[in-house]
Amino acid sequence: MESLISCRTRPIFFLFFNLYFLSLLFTAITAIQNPSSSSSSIISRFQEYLRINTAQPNPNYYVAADFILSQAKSLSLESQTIEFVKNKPLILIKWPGKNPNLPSVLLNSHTDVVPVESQKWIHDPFGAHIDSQGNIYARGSQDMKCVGLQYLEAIRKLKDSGFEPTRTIYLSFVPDEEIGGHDGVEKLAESDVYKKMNVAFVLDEGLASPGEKYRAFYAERSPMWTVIKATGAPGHGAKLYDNTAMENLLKSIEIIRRFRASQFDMVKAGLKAEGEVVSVNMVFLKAGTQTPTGFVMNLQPSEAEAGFDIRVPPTADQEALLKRIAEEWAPASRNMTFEYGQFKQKQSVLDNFGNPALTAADNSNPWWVLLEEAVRSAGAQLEKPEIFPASTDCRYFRRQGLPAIGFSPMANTPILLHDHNEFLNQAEYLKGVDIYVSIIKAYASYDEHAEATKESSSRDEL
Ligand SMILES: CSCC[C@H](NC(C)=O)C(=O)O
Ligand SMILES: [Zn+2]
Ligand SMILES: [Zn+2]
Repeated sequence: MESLISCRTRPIFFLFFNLYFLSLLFTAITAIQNPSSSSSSIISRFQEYLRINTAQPNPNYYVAADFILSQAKSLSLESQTIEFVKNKPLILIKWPGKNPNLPSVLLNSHTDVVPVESQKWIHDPFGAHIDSQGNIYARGSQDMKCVGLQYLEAIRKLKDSGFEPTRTIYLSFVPDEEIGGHDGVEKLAESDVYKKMNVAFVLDEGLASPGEKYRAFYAERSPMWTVIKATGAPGHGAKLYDNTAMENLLKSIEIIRRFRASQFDMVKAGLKAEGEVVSVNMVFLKAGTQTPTGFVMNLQPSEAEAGFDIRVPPTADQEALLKRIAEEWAPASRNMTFEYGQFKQKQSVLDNFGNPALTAADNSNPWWVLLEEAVRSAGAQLEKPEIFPASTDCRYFRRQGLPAIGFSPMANTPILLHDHNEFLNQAEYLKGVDIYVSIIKAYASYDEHAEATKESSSRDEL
């Protein structure tokens, strides 16, 4: 010890040692006084939420609702359960601000998760197992039960510290995001309840970031789930002839693959970000004549179809894409037809058309500035804002003309939403809670009228 610490550095060493010791003591005292705020309790509650199987198509919504309501109760927050659609509860939680005239901020999260192939996971997808590295394995650990509960944990910490919001903060826990949000946020955003909430800004889900910085999303691509169908002449499996359904479909698939490659090449070359190109992925192929003993091998079928998950950035020429589908990907001249799943009508396909699909992510938007500052003051940083490559409930709020940002504080984390072995490290989860403490504090304290008065009086002084 003597040789490691010189006489000059010894006082500094002991100062740091004492400070470290005091901080440990403080943490221990806080945990004893309020055990519910300890890291292990925060992680246990996350595990509890993850263990509720809310996978589509049969989510245990009521079990999740009971859990969320119990959390709200433990925080003495006002809550209500709304069923815009029977058996699809939406939980609305309110943390009232001291100034009810100020518009509120809404923190949204969905309670459903996508289905799993359990046998392909290394841990039970609804077990919330924590491995030796602290990774918590569960469906929903990234998408997006983490965010929903982090909001609540951040409020717990703020309340424990005695903080009181100036502006009202709402939390919504909504059903059915993974299947389009029609019976969830879409109904909420059109409701009277929502109008009365007087929301000025929405935070919703983002994506994990493999790097150090968090990602934030100011817009998203529109889903255009398209099925193309080919018909053709049936015939003997040994015969070579033109205009079979399979041949017609394959020609389209080749054309679509070329288009896909042209878009992907721009991303690979670093010319465009993932959210700035049109993505097209074939997600199913259906053809052949089936009997109870299997497919018939010596018969060329008269019908064949393929499904594509297409995502269109708000900046893309959507009319041109629709024309391309009709004229090149599924032309009537090649006995092809097409249909849009998810969004049946043409107008809905273009749901970003004419709507404020992009939220300003610059100094013109105080909510963006507050987010950046809050993340920075919590010791972290944001990447350049991006277009979300998939879809979120944000689109329903943006459609109402509201600014909405997608943000899930998960840095140093592989992107595993909808993948096998989805996990989130517990240290990252805890860090995310502190990030929300900073964000919620900033949003709940922001008073644009007071800011304007401050500005005008400082101008007067000049
Ligand atoms: C179109 S509704 C489905 C929503 C889902 N959201 C995410 C984030 O995966 C998706 O983009 O597929
Ligand atoms: Zn999600
Ligand atoms: Zn999802």
